[in-house]
Amino acid sequence: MTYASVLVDVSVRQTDRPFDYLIPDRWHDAIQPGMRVIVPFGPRKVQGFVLAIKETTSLDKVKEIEEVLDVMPVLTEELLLLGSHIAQKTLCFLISAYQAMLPTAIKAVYKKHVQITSDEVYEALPTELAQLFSVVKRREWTEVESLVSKISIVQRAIKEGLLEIEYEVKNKANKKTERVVSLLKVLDEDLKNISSPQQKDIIEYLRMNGQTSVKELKEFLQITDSPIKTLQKNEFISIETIEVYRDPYVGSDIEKSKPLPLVDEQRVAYEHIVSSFKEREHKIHLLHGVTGSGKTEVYLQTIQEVLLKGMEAIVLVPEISLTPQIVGRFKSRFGNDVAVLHSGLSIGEKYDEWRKIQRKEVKVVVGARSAIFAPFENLGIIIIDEEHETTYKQDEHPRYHARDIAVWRGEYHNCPVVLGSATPTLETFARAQKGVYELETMSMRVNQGPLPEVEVVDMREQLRNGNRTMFSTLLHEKIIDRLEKKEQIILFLNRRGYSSFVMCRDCGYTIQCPHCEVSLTYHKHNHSLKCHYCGYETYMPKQCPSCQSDHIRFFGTGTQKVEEAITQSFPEARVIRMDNDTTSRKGAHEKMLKQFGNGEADILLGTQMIAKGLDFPNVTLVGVLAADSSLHLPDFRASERTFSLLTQVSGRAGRHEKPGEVVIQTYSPEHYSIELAKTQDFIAFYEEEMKIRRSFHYPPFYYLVLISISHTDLIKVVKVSEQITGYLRENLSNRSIVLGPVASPIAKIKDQFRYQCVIKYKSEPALYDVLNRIQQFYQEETDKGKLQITIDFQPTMFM
Ligand SMILES: Nc1ncnc2c1ncn2[C@@H]1O[C@H](COP(=O)(O)OP(=O)(O)OP(=O)(O)O)[C@@H](O)[C@H]1O
Ligand SMILES: [Zn+2]
Ligand SMILES: [Zn+2]
Repeated sequence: MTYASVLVDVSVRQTDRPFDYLIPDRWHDAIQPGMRVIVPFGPRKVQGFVLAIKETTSLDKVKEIEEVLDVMPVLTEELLLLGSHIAQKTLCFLISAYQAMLPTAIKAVYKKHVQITSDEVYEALPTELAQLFSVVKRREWTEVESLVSKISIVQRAIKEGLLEIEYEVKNKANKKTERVVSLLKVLDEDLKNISSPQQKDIIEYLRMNGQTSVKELKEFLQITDSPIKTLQKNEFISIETIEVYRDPYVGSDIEKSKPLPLVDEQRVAYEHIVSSFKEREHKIHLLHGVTGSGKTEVYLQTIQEVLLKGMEAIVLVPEISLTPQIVGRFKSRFGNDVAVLHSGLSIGEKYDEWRKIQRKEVKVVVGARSAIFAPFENLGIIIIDEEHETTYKQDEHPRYHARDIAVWRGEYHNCPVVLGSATPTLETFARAQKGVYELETMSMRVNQGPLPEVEVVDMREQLRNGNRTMFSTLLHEKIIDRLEKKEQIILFLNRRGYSSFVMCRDCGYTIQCPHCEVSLTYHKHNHSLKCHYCGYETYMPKQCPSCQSDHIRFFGTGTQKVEEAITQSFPEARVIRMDNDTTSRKGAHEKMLKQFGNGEADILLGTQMIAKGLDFPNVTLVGVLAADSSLHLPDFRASERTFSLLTQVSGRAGRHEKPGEVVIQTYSPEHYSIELAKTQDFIAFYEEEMKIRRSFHYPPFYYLVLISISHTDLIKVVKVSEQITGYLRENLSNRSIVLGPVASPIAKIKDQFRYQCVIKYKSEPALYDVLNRIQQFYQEETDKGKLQITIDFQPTMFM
């Protein structure tokens, strides 16, 4: 008898361990770790992952595996190991870790077919299979399963390449339009109040996959229209009809590109990385290169080496659908060896890409965060571009950081990891300075050109001089100049997080919520100020509370208003506006960038989404309209993010022959993150910021853990938070600092009160033990779902 230990797909702590099941005779030898099965669990039948095969069990009564979902494992041995590492390090359920590694589509049950790969292999098939496929070349899996004597025979034939499995993924590409569902803001707390499991499934699904067509939702979740309608009525989702685009890269013939002769700094970095690869050393290289220094070319050529040795590469880029230019560069170098994984693809398309990796049809994957789980088995390099991006951290269960996963996998495969950025995180740069990471510096632009000239304009002064428009005199002049010369302009509106906040134009004072320490948002219709997070509301003051000036205005103008202002000031300019509104359609980004690249517009106006990765030769002027708005975030990383953002945007100018200029407009010109952005001097910024981090005990000097507690009963929340902090203080070493409990910045959301505490530590051997005990202590209550305790290691947000 053989048994399989199966991890069932039920997310409560009690079941988060494997249970033994009997393997039916026919599946003997065929079931392997990493396959999914259906097993009876209590009164239900649930999905589960096979973790191990064993000859004995300590149980008296063992139930039998009911159904096997995969013919070949979907999780490799490595990924199975990695899953338990993630569960341990982020304190999540093991099952959630495994689920995070797989494309959603795989959870749907597809019809599978088995077919012979070609007529030539026919001779090589074992008799039993030869008979089965002699006339019919392609059969349904269920049929094959019932006809063969042993499943392992089929498996072997698949491994030898004689047979192949084909999944029937329906293709919806021919349709012209479809109705799509988008998730509006739904908080964990809202989920608690939704009792219908179908509605919960829908939300969960949209969270994982982004915008999805109604049809796909219904198909994959096996639901009717009714739960979708209810969610729409309650404003948790929105439904709209959109045009359907296929994979934007299909059909658009991409020209093949050749490796460029590297410049000196590129060559040095390249040689270091390639040598770690050849020596099979797990080194972490920080490629610190100014914007336009040719980091991407270094990635491309190191990957080339890896491919020559028959090995594989993972490249992570932030929010890939936003930088089609980058994808294009990989596709044109490596052609069909590249799979692309990003949120802009439909569920079916994502699945197709994932299958290419699984079947070893591609050698390179370029993708967003979750591409770090690409099931390659022969990895030669992992590259994380723009390593400072916060989107590499998943802010939901399991709260992993792609950088940590990359390091783990690099160690497993004995291969180098490359972190690239013009503005690395302080954590990363500090490690490089200490020699934990190898530092590769590229301080020069490839074109030998200087970094763009940056000028900072004090907007308070503009006002004093009577200029009330959005454009300073300097920026205005330069825009006119470029329009005359037929050169292009990028205008960047920094508005991370806030649509419109109120600020005094004389002294720079901003009005904040007394409870949350975030800027209040101006609401035009009733002339009020409101807190986004806690709902606090007040009147818009007539005078600045700080300096009594009348020039207190709502600020952070939307892109639409800027567009109007451009039309007024520069009537002849052709403008492309890129923001969440204009780019929500699939394929819209690509289209707009292409138009701009073709010179069909003079000005590209946009938000964060145009800050990165763009490379247009004719852009010689970049204007930043509200440089300070990201400084007002309640986060110790606000300065770092502002500096990094300004550096990235500035880097879009003058990347080729023509020199570039940047104008930064701000109300806080004296702030060091803005002052240093002028020279794009990362090292100076790093040193300045490190002083602050040191004196306030922030990373990289300390590690952080954020524990959030929520419940509908305030007294309960306070009590549990106090218990937890008390327990932490008693059981952690006295070198660790425990802050709180305090109400979270978002103190209460939809009747759920929220409290939080923070642990700052340098080295704390007891940490995991203590946190585990806390989780176990409240397990019964948290399993019921009323009390929520989330533990976030190295958090990127403190809301
Ligand atoms: N060795 C080289 N010779 C000639 N041109 C090069 C070379 N390396 C890169 N380039 C070109 O220089 C430009 C900038 O390079 P690239 O985009 O790789 O820089 P980057 O450091 O990744 O930029 P950023 O971080 O600002 O997006 C690109 O147009 C690229 O094709
Ligand atoms: Zn508030
Ligand atoms: Zn004032």
